[in-house]
Amino acid sequence: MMKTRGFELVTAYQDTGLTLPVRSTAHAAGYDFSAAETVILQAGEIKLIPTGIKAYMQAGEVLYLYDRSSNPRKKGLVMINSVGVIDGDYYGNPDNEGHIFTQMKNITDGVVQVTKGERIAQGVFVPYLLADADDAAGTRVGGFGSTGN
Ligand SMILES: O=c1ccn([C@H]2C[C@H](O)[C@@H](COP(=O)(O)OP(=O)(O)OP(=O)(O)O)O2)c(=O)[nH]1
Ligand SMILES: [Mg+2]
Repeated sequence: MMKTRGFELVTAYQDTGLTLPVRSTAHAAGYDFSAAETVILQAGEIKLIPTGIKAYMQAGEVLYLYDRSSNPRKKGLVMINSVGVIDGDYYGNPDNEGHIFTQMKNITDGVVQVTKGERIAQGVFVPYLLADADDAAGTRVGGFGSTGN
């Protein structure tokens, strides 16, 4: 099959029984991402939850990672960066291969557990536009602050 856009398991998670993101209904926009590991968040704590997934896509495309609407009320968690922007050149980067993490905050005053395999976020592929005279040419080496301040 020709590779256009999609998901792959990160090397370290290949034999863990983790499955690739899928949409739950025929017209759903979001591919559901699950936690690759069980993670405990203390009250107020922010943690990066590994998904074990990397995403490839075409030039001019981005994967937006969105919170699930049920997370705040049902889990007491919010994606604290609001929306995750997963760049096309994050895939295969030398630092972490393109491993996608969701950045979650426990908004309760108790402990919250995210269990391995539990759905935690959703990814939507979207085309984006360039501004006039755009000449960006750098190469991504990682994520989470890798391009400087
Ligand atoms: O929720 C997120 C947000 C980002 N990323 C990864 C993919 C993205 O391509 C990279 C960089 O994200 P962003 O540009 O938003 O973060 P930054 O703080 O600007 O870091 P950098 O300097 O590496 O660009 O981190 C995730 O895995 N999950
Ligand atoms: Mg950035």
